[in-house]
Amino acid sequence: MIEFAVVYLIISRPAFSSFGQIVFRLQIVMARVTEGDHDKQFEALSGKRVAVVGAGVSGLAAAYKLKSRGLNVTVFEADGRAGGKLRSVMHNGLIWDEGANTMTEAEPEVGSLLDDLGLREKQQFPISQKKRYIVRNGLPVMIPTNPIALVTSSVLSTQSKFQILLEPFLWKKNDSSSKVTDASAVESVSGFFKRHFGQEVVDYLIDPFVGGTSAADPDSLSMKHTFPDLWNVEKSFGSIIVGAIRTKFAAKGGKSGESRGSPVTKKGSRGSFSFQGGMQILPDMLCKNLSHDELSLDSKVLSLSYNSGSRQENWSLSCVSHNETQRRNLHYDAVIMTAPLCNVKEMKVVKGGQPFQLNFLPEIKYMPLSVIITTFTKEKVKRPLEGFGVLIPSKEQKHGFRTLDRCPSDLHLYTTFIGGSRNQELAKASTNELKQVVTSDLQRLLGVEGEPVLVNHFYWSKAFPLYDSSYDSVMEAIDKMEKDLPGFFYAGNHRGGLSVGKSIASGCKAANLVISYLESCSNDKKPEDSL
Ligand SMILES: Cc1cc2nc3c(=O)[nH]c(=O)nc-3n(C[C@H](O)[C@H](O)[C@H](O)COP(=O)(O)OP(=O)(O)OC[C@H]3O[C@@H](n4cnc5c(N)ncnc54)[C@H](O)[C@@H]3O)c2cc1C
Ligand SMILES: C=Cc1c2[nH]c(c1C)Cc1[nH]c(c(CCC(=O)O)c1C)Cc1[nH]c(c(C)c1CCC(=O)O)Cc1[nH]c(c(C)c1C=C)C2
Repeated sequence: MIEFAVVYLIISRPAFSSFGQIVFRLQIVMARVTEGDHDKQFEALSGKRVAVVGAGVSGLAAAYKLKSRGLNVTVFEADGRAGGKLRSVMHNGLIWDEGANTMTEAEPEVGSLLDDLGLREKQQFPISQKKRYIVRNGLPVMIPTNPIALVTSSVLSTQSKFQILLEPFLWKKNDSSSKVTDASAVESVSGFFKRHFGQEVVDYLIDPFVGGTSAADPDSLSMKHTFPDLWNVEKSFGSIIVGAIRTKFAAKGGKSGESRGSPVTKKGSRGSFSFQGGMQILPDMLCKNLSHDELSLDSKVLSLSYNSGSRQENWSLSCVSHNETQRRNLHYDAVIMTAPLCNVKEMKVVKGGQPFQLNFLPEIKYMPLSVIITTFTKEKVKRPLEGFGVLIPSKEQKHGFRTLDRCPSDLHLYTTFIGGSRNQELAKASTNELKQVVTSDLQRLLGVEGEPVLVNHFYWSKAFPLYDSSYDSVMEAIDKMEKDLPGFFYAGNHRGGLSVGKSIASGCKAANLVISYLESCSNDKKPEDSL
C-alpha cells in the first residue's frame, strides 16, 4: 500500500508584513552593554583560525558568530553553492523553495541573527498561519488550535475528545519504566501518545504532525529525541495536560518579571515565516559577510589531522574540488564540523599521527524526499484552500492522496512533499510519475482541472536524519568525537533538532564552545609565552 505524508501550502504575498525597525533599535542597545567584553575577547582570539565544514545554515551561523568575535574563519563547502537544505528558486517571476519552506524564532539565536543581518524587513509571515488542515475521510479538516475548537472539530471522535479531557486521570504509565534497564528511553512517539491520548490521536494528529515535521512515522521515532520537552513533562508531572497547564501558568507568571520576560518569546509567537525571495535569503546574507577567501565552495573536506605537539594551529585539513583538480592542505586552531554524520564517517581522521577510527559512529537512517512544484492557472482550481498547508495522515492514504502555495496573481503554486519513512520507494520515482501522482491528488483535494503549467522536481536522497530508538548511540558518538579530539566541535541538524532554528542555535553554541576553548588555550600558553 502506498503511504506518505502529503502537503500543500498557501502563502499570499501581499498579506505579508514586517516589523523591522522596532526590533533593530532594541538590538543596538544590547550591543552597547557588551562592548567592553568584546574588546577583551578580540585580544585573546585575534589571529586564531577556525575551519567550519559545511555551508548549511548551522555552519554559516557558526562562522558569522566567530567572525563577529574577531576570529579568522574559513567555511568549506563540498557543493558549488551555500545554503545546504535551504534552497530557493526564482523562475519567470515565481519563487519556490525546494528545501525548508518556513522557519520559526523559538530559539533566541534566530532573533539575534535576524536583527544583526537586517533581515526583519524581509521577513514574510504567511496569511492564515493557523489554518492548517489534515485530511479525514478524504476531505481537508482544520486542525483545532484551542480546547474549544477541539470540542467542535470533526477531526476526532467524541470518545477521543473525552480521552484528551480526562487524560490527567486516565493516562497510563510506561510499563517498562520499572525495569532495571531504562527501556522507557527508547519508547516510540506512537507508544507515548497512545498511552496518554489513545490510538485515534496518534493516527489523526501525531502521525501527520511528525510526517510534516520530519517525514517520519510515529512508530519509528524515539519520543525522547523527537519531543524532549514533552518527555520531561511526563517525568515531572505524569499527565501531559496537567504539565502543559502548569508550565503555561508558570511562564505567564514569569512574563511580568523583568528577567524572564524576553522579547524573543514575544517575537517568536508570530509563528512561522519565510523571506522576500525565499529561505535562501538567509544563507545568502550570511555569505555576504564572508570574503572570497573565507567561503570555499566546491571544497569537499576529505581528511582532518590533529597534532597536540605544536603550540598553534593543531589541526590540518585537506579538501578537494569536485573535478579533483584542486587539492589543498590548510592549518587551523579549531574545527566546527556541520556536515551530516554520514559524510563525516567517510572522512579520514588522524590524531597524533595515528588513524582515529570513526567506526564508533553508528549508521544513521535518512529519509528520502521528493519535492514537486506545480502551478495551475487560478480558473483551473475549483476549490482553492487558504492556509499554511494540508497534511495527509498515513491512514488516509488509502484514498490515494499523496500530496504547499506562493504565487503571482493569476497562478496557484503548490509544493508537494512525497516520500518519508513510509514511502521511501515512491520518493525515488521519475518526474513524470510524480507529476501524475500530484496532479491526481490535487484534483481530488482541490478540484484542479487539466495539466499543470509548470512542473519542477527536486530529489533529496537524505533529506532528514531519523531520530529513532538508536539515537542515544548517535549522541554518545558525537560526544566521544568532541571529547577525544581537542578543538573539534560538532553542530547541525543531527544534534538537538531538525528545524532551521535549532540548526542555527546548534551552530551558535558550537561557536561559543570554540571561543571558550581558544580562550582557555591562550590562557594556558601565557606563562610559557613569557619565558
Ligand atoms: C525538503 C526539506 C524541507 C524542510 N522544511 C523545513 C521547514 O519548513 N522548517 C524548518 O525549520 N526546517 C525544515 N527542514 C529542515 C532544515 O532545513 C534542515 O534541518 C537544516 O537546514 C539543516 O541545516 P544544517 O546546516 O545542519 O545541514 P545542511 O543544510 O545539510 O548543511 C550541511 C552542509 O555540509 C556540506 N557537506 C557535506 N559533506 C561535506 C564535506 N565533506 N566537506 C564540506 N562540506 C560538506 C553539505 O553539502 C551541506 O551544504 C527541511 C529540510 C528539507 C530537506
Ligand atoms: C511532508 C511534509 C513536510 C512539510 N514540511 C516538512 C515536511 C517533512 C519539513 C519541516 N517542516 C517544519 C520543520 C521544522 C520542524 C520543527 O522541529 O520545528 C521541518 C523539518 C516546520 C513545520 N511544519 C509543520 C509544523 C507544525 C511545523 C513546526 C513549525 C510550525 O508550527 O510552523 C507542519 C507542516 N509541514 C508541512 C505542511 C504543509 C504542514 C502543515 C500543514 C510540509
